[in-house]
Amino acid sequence: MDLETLNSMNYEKFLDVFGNIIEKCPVITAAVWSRRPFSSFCEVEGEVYDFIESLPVSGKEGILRCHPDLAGRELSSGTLTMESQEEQRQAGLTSLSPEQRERLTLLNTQYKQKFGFPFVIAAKMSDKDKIMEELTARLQNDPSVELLKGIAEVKKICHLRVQDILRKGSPFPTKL
Ligand SMILES: NC(=O)N[C@H]1NC(=O)NC1=O
Repeated sequence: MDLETLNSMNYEKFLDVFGNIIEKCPVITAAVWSRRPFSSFCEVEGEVYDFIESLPVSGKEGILRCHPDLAGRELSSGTLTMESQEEQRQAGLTSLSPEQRERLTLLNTQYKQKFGFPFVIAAKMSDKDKIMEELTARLQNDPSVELLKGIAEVKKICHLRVQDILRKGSPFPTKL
C-alpha cells in the first residue's frame, strides 16, 4: 500500500484496514482518520500513540482490558480476533502442555486480581517460556509501573500489526 492509497481511504475503508491495530479499539482508528493527510505510515502510528497518551488512566486501563488473556478463554473457544490468534500461535501459546496452560491461567488470574486489567505483552516478539517468566516478574510491580509497561506493549503490538498490513495488505483482502 502506498501513501496515496492511504490518504484516499474513506473512513469505512480506513476502519476495515486499520480498525484492529489496537486490539478491539476501533474507536481509536476512527478518531485518527481525522488527522489525514498522513505524510508517512509512521505518522498514523504516531497519531494513535498520541491519542492513547492523551487518555486518562481509566482510558488506558480500558485499552488494556480490551486485550484477551494469553492462552485464555477466547483462545479455547476460538473467539480471538484474527490478529491475536496469529500472535498467540506464533508465541507457541496454542501448543501448551496442560501443566503450562494451568500455570499461565493461574498467573493471569493473579495478575488481573492485583491490577484490574490483563497482563499484556507483544506475544510475537516473545515465546511461551519468556512470557511465563515476564508475567511472573511483572506481577511484583506497582500498578503505575504495570500501566506504563502494558501500554508500551500495546504500542509494540500496534507497530507489528501496521507492519503486517503494509507487508500483506488489508487483513480483509476483499474489502481493499
Ligand atoms: N494479553 C495480551 O498480551 N494479548 C495480546 N498480546 C498479543 O501479542 N496479542 C494479544 O492479543
